[in-house]
Formats: sequence, C-alpha cells, structure tokens
Amino acid sequence: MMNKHPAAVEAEGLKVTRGGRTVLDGLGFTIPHGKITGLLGPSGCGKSTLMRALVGSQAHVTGTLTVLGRPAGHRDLRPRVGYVTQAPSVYTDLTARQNLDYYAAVLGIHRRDRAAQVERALHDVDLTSHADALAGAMSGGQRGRVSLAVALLGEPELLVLDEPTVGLDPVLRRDLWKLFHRLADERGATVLVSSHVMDEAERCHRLLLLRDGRLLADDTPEALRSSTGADTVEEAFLHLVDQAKADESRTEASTAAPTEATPR
Ligand SMILES: Nc1ncnc2c1ncn2[C@@H]1O[C@H](COP(=O)(O)OP(=O)(O)OP(=O)(O)O)[C@@H](O)[C@H]1O
Repeated sequence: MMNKHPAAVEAEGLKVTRGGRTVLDGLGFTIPHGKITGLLGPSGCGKSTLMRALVGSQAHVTGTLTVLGRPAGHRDLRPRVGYVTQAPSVYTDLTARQNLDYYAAVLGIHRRDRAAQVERALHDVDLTSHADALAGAMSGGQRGRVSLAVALLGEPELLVLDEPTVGLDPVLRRDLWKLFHRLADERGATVLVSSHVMDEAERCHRLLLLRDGRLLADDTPEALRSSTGADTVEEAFLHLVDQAKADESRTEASTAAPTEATPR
C-alpha cells in the first residue's frame, strides 16, 4: 500500500528548550517509512529530548514536527506509535504476561485479540519462557525486554526506542537488532533507535548524527563513510565533529575580528 505521506517523520526548524536552555536547535530531517533509522550522538546531545518531542511528551517544542501525517503528540497517534524509554516502565509486582495483558487493555486492544498479541510480543522479545515470572524478580535486561514487548502491542507503525541495548550482553544485543530488522523488513514498521555505541550505527539503514542539539549528518552509513573518507561510522562522526568545530572557530574569529580591529 502506498503511504499518503512520503516520510514517517518530518521535522523542520525543530527547536526545544529545557530549563531555559536550547537543547535542540532548529533541526530539519525526515525519517523514511519501513526502515531502521539510528539516532546517534554523545551523551547529552539531545537524543532523548528529540524522542520525547516525537511522542509528544516534551514541553517547549517549536517548529514543525509531523509524525505519520499528524502533528507529533496527536491523540490519534497513541496506538500507532510505540515508545520505550531508557528506564523500563513495568509493574514490578506483576508478571511479564500480566504487565502485557494490562497494557493491552489500556491500549484498547480488543479482548478477542489480546491473548494472541501478548503471546506474540513475548515471543518477539524472547521472553515466552519467563512470561510468568514477576517483573520485579527479573534482571534489568529482562525488564527492558518486557518494556519493549509492551511497545510492540497493537503492532505500531512507528517504534521509538531510547537506547534499548544499553547494558545488554552481546548475544542479547545481536538478537534485539535481528528483531528490529524483522520488524522493519517483514512487518513494515519504521524503527527509530537511539544509541551512543557507534558500532550499532552500521546496523541501521539511515543515521541521524546529533551533536550539541544540532544535526551533523542525515544519511546512510555507507554514504557517511564515503563522503568523509572514513572506514567506520565512528571515524566519520569524529571527522564531522572536527569539521563542525573548525567551522565554529572560523565563524567566531570572523565575527570577533572587526570589533577588535575597530579603534576606540
Ligand atoms: N529535565 C531537564 N531539565 C533541563 N535540562 C534537561 C533536562 N533533561 C535533560 N536536560 C538537558 O537537555 C540536554 C539533552 O538531554 P538528553 O537527555 O536529550 O540527551 P541524550 O543525548 O539523550 O543523553 P544520554 O545519551 O545521556 O541519554 C542535556 O544537556 C541535558 O542536560
């Protein structure tokens, strides 16, 4: 089926202030449908803030931010967008299955479809064998996967995943990336996943590289490597950071020069 809107997400002049400080500064980008887009950048560069803006939970957002053809945060988007925050949001006194049953009911998934959806989500995150364990008795990684399973309920068109692989062992990380690819390739979901681990960038179809609330690049991993002459995305990122710093100091020097040269 053709999508009415060419991109799953479109941002223009997107600006966010937090605590009176500009933390996203005039971002413009698109996120294509049915692909995995990685949102990468150092700690504090604004990844979570951007994700919060996308799901409509961030205050002080200006500019244009369109998600699946609606303004970000529109109530119609609620069942169409799955969001996983960095901190697992599950009830520790319920089992994994009970958590999912509860969220399925909250999401308004029809009673008839609920059990199948819950089992599928448990299977997706490889927690079927732990379905009846209390979330409170699970490891951090397992609780994170329950949170992810919650986001998969109702088969959302867009998944917004904030650092879902942090703290996971390499096997679990690899399995999660396989799942993200299955969701995009087989179910047509659009996946936006943040990370500050650059080797994960190579697993994405597209990348948004952020630094200090500004977009350094919006491209494929291959194009980024070739345009910067780098062997890895990490090297490409460092190259772009150096270039941005050099541009900034040139701009500062050129704006400072006339003032210094002007006699009093
Ligand atoms: N509640 C808040 N009030 C004021 N400023 C905040 C608040 N939360 C975050 N910030 C600031 O906003 C900026 C962006 O933070 P954000 O959490 O989006 O970064 P991030 O890239 O997701 O970082 P990390 O990778 O460490 O999660 C940071 O400079 C941070 O200090």
